[in-house]
Amino acid sequence: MSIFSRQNSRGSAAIQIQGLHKNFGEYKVLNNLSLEVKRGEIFGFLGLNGAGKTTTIKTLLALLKPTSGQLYMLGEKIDAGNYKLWDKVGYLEEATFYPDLTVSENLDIARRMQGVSDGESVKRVMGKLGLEPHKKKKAKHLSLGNKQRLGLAKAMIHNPEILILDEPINGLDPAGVAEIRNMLDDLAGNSGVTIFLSSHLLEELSKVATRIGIIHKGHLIQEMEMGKLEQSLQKNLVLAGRDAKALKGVLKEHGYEFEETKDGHFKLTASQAVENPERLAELLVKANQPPTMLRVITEDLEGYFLRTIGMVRGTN
Ligand SMILES: Nc1ncnc2c1ncn2[C@@H]1O[C@H](COP(=O)(O)OP(=O)(O)OP(=O)(O)O)[C@@H](O)[C@H]1O
Repeated sequence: MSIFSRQNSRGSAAIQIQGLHKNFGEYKVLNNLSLEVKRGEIFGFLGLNGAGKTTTIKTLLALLKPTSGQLYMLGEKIDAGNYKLWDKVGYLEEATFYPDLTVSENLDIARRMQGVSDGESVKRVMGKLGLEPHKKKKAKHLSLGNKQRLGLAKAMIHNPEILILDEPINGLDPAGVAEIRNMLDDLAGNSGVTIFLSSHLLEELSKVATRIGIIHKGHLIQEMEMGKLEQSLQKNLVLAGRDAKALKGVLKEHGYEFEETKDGHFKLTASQAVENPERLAELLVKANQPPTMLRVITEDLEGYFLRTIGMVRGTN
């Protein structure tokens, strides 16, 4: 399919999962999982270790048979006998390679295994991933980031329409993450490639994905456009004073609900407090209880993720 026709089909579904269940014996790993990814989207699949991300991906790739449910990629039903899809899908699980062969030798093997006759594809993919300067290096001598790039290059050697990446940014430094982001943006934005990537870190996914889906205990519990994430983060007003008992009295008197934190601070979540911290400060000063500390704190992304799945940081 040409790039032009790929872009024309943007907006239609590239991946559809409907009511997917997967049991391993008695153990239910996927529980009525449904999701849809549009063509040209960069979809971040977020979940704790063991949430069921890899099982979902392997079922999508027909490497595992679903217990029940339907899966489609590019409108075609996934089943064990459908090998046609392999031409259109690239998959990176772990960056594996022949350690004693060079970067270009590794890619040439990947090219032949995918049945790509165009020898230029190795050069093209090396250029795209910044591997050109390392082409003569043995794979075992690459840095972690470049090993990851080599894995991605292998997954992309046949110019797939869908790229499925299981934890692709694990272990990359911020510059490496930024590079991968630019590359994925380019692939999705300019070539209409659909990207499905998994991670257990929202912070990392937020840097690359255009939409996220949160999987917990085998169930999709939330989907969100990345642009809406910021406004979903919870804000708290945290304050402290010299006389905790008196301060508490002032808060109660004026109808502010609060929680006392372990370190003796007061945490207020109501918008009345969070959006007008100056009013509360004024009130405390007037009551002769000036705060020694008063701050509005926005939860971080991992805090948001843990709250969404009903967990508190540091617990299991
Ligand atoms: N072949 C199998 N037989 C039995 N249990 C399995 C099998 N494969 C996976 N599991 C279990 O299913 C659960 C989900 O595993 P999965 O690998 O899909 O999680 P994940 O979200 O990808 O986690 P991680 O981030 O650790 O890779 C885990 O508890 C795992 O132990």
